[in-house]
Amino acid sequence: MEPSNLSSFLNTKFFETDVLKENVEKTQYDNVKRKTKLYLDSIKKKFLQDTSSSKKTPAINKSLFIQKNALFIHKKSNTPQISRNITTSKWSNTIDTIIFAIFETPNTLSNKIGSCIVNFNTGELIFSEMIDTSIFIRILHKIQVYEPTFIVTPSSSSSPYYSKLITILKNNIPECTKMKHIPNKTFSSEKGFELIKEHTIEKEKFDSLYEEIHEKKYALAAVSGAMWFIMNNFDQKISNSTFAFRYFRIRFENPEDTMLIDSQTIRTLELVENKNEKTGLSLFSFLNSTCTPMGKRLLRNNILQPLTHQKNIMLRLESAFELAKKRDILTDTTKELKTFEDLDKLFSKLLFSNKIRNILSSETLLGITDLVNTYINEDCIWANNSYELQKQKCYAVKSGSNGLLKVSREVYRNILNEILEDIKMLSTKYHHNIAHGYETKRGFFLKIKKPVNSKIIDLPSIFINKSNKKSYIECSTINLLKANARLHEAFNEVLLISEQIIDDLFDKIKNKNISSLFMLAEAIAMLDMLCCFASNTIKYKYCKPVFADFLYVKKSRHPILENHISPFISNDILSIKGSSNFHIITGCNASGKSVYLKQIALLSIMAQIGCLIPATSGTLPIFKKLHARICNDSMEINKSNFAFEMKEIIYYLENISCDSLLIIDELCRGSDINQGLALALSIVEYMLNINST
Ligand SMILES: Nc1ncnc2c1ncn2[C@@H]1O[C@H](COP(=O)(O)OP(=O)(O)OP(=O)(O)O)[C@@H](O)[C@H]1O
Repeated sequence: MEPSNLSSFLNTKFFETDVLKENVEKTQYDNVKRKTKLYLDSIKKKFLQDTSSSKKTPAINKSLFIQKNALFIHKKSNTPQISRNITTSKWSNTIDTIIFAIFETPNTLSNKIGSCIVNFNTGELIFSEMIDTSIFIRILHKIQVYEPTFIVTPSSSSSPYYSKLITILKNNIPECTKMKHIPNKTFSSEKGFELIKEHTIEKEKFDSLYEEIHEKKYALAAVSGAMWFIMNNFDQKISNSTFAFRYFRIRFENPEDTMLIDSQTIRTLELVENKNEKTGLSLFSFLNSTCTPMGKRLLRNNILQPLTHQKNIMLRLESAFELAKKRDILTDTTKELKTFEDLDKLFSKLLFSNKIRNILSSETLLGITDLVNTYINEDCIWANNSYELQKQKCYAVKSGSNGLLKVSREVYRNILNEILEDIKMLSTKYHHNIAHGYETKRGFFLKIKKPVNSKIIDLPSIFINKSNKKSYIECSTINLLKANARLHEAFNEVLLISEQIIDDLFDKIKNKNISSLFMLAEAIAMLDMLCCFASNTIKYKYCKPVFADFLYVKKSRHPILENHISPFISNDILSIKGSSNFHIITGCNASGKSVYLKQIALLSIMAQIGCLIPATSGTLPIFKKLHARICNDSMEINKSNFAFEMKEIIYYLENISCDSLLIIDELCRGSDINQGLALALSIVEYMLNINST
């Protein structure tokens, strides 16, 4: 779990409570109960024994998020989005696990699939139902978007032999994703329905959700499979944490609501990852100027699944456009998003979205803010340096009437002063320039500067544990080691008491309507993404597109390359259904054909995520599917063979519809010129009949 991630933070304490008692059979319940007891016992034991401060930090990390008027938001840069590590902490009771349950009936002809993603990072449960393509492109796309740690399928998919879906999955998922097959009977739509009803955090919205989901038997079956897997997971590390969850942010994802981009296209267009260099630019890394992990995640998910509802896209576009026009608001908003010190001030300035404003002024949130302010010191901030961080952790919680906390802090302060005095004394006594450093594990250590032009320095025997660095020697003394141990103990004592106070705070917050906190997290993520779009608009001079049933973009540029090539030549793009929805682009080598093709796809994605586009004006259709086969690497031509290309084309032809955008670079290039031309013509004819773009 990333501590800076608001969503992760919120779910940790609030979701834990009793297990899914009513909905599991007796044996399962006993099993879970036994594990809970074991876990709590181990926590208690560890709690008393553990003197390692590094293991105790998460609690106070959380407390540090709770800043004056900032609720629980906290900044941390470059947070990896989805960590695959399985980590537990006694405070979080959660892990970075993403479970992806898939329900299929392999013996039937239809490729109907139900899926359920349970994301313990964010407390989300997202389920969906779809008719997939013959090579299960939709499900692979979902796997790419959510990057699960476990894929759970019914045993009938793997026995007596692997179904087509499982075979495709096995060849396409990363090694770190584990596949698990669980009994068929655990995939029950009735059970899935009950589980959703029980575990939704937004009970009041269940009736409206009912209409949408009650007939989605495959999706509901996947929900029940996922929950069964969570409750019956015998991997101690995982079960320790996950079963403690009780509520989720439940969402039914309709595949129709997002554009389908196949995984090959995601790679080809370098949407989230650069093909050549891991750290190279992708559309995501180029556009990303978000300040929060929630905003960053939202942006990535949106690039992989752009919207298809015009109204929603327009709302975003208008908001980003409005923000870009009101630069002072944008600057202030971004500044606030970065520091998270005064959310009230921040959101009172936002006039463009009533919804966000309503969420943020909700009385529940104000109540929670008051609570937080009662417990947490207002000037407590995050620190990157470990010594500063320890100090912040030490003084994060308001001591109030807790005499014990005051005393422990006094002890801590005294030892700290003693250490600093001691170092000063050593400096004077031994006539050396002695500075000090601090590391969480080591505590304080000495840094003795080497004389200029000398690599050797003769130190008295009082200095131990010497380690030679470039310009100084790191060492310690027996006294310092002892003082470090005492300081460590005193610090742990402060933490222990602070944690109890924070527990109390959590209990009080738990009684409030916590779904508001999730709405807050989502609102901030959206705000962050819109600010990111607005800053890009200003920085790169983007324009707001409109939507119609034809494509006409004036002076369009490639969003990334225009910043690397000077001068970049802009191009107009025109495509009208029935007359010019099919284009053949020819030109000499290196004339920019591939770049132009990519540009069309990238602009469509940008427009459909609500981001303004690099052009002077733009009208675009809303595409529901995007397939691109771009060859921008000469090596690729040699590697690929005709059969492979044809397989891809067959897939495209099977899947395109009138609202698809299809981009093919060098069609039939692997074949002889006459045969290639004949094939290309028939492919083109087929596409024209379908009326795709
Ligand atoms: N609109 C543009 N303005 C300026 N430079 C461009 C533009 N488009 C492409 N280029 C430059 O031209 C180079 C070649 O572009 P691209 O690979 O798209 O050409 P191509 O026509 O597809 O080539 P080939 O026929 O060899 O596949 C790019 O690397 C880029 O540096």
